[in-house]
Amino acid sequence: FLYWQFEVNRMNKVILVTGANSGIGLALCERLLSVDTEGLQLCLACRNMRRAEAAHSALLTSHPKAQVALLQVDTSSISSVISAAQEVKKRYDRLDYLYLNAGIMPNPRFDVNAFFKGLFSRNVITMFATGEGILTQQDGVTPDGLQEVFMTNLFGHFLFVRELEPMLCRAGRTSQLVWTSSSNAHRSAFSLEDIQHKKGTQPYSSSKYASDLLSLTLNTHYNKQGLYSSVICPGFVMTNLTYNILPSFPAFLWTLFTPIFWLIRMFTNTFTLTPYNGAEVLFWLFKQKPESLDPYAKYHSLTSGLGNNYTQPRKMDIDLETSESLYEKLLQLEREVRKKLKDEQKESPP
Ligand SMILES: NC(=O)C1=CN([C@@H]2O[C@H](COP(=O)(O)OP(=O)(O)OC[C@H]3O[C@@H](n4cnc5c(N)ncnc54)[C@H](OP(=O)(O)O)[C@@H]3O)[C@@H](O)[C@H]2O)C=CC1
Ligand SMILES: CC(C)CCC[C@@H](C)[C@H]1CC[C@H]2C3=C(CC[C@]12C)[C@@]1(C)CCC(=O)[C@@H](C)[C@@H]1CC3
Repeated sequence: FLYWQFEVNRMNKVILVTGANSGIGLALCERLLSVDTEGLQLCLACRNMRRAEAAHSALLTSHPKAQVALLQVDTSSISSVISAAQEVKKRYDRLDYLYLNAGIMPNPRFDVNAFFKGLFSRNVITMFATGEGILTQQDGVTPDGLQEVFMTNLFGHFLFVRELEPMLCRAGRTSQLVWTSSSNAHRSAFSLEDIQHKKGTQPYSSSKYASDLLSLTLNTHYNKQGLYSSVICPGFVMTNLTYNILPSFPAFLWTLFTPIFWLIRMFTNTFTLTPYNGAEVLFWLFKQKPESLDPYAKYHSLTSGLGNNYTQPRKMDIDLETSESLYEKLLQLEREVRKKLKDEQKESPP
């Protein structure tokens, strides 16, 4: 029996989700377990372990036979990402899906004037679909000396992928990376001269645009080794991230706006609103053959006016040359941070 159990575990697909303790990440886990309770090994990679344990027990309450494990990772910390990856290598002998979902939008500033101007302009639908022109953020610097949004949303995940490369690139098997990007990702917010977005006021948009570029270049470098990457947008979803946009509005006030949001949904299907709907595309990608996906497309979760969920690919405003240049810069930064880490370890060995 033990041998059989061991064989089953070895065969079961391993799915790791970052930022799985709440919102869209947690909804994805719930949806995956609803279709296959015993055949998957889920790993919830979370920063806040108290919330992670609550998520873990919620999942096990609805799916008592599920195999759900927790992993501590703070994607804004280089050492945390590296030790988390080492732990993954110790625990599993395969990694089939890596959902790079953790993300932040710190200290958002909602421009009320721009919002009301936008309401009466012809760009109103775009404004509601992308949040473009009405949101800025104030970024911070991590103890490693990197920009916080860049590190959390992009570079921490990049290092994680690089560390897990041997597990993800296996002969005769495919693995999938899925980046939770956003329709807020915009070329104008990103600069190759300032990939961390030290100077601007739209670090969120910049980091998400960078993930769109990075996904493309990862496909060109890794497809031959069986690793595929895609980017998604979950639509506008009411989660902790969005509640934080209007901090003076408690969560219940947002829910009072739900009828208005349903009305807006008649005009833009990007108002998915619930984490369950937002996770639609993440769940859909799980069922696709990675070879059939378009590396230039962002896959969107959409909800129709009548409340039906579906997935749609939309071409991204990206080009291979810029994505290759970003990749080179990320590799260079990776070399620098690894060297710094080594030097620090030499100075004070563990
Ligand atoms: N909500 C929306 O409308 C949209 C969201 N997105 C993206 O969806 C993703 C999920 O966000 P959403 O579910 O909305 O919001 P939540 O705030 O509910 O989820 C964010 C998750 O990321 C985790 N996280 C944040 N910082 C770190 C870190 N340093 N290390 C590890 N985990 C971290 C949070 O964990 P912790 O509990 O530790 O804070 C949490 O689990 C994000 O990437 C976001 O940008 C994209 C488009 C629209
Ligand atoms: C309370 C009011 C009646 C209306 C609130 C308006 C705005 C706060 C929202 C309208 C469109 C929203 C939106 C986002 C945040 C909140 C809004 C600006 C995002 C920028 C959140 C993060 C993302 O990644 C985008 C895809 C969202 C796009 C829409």
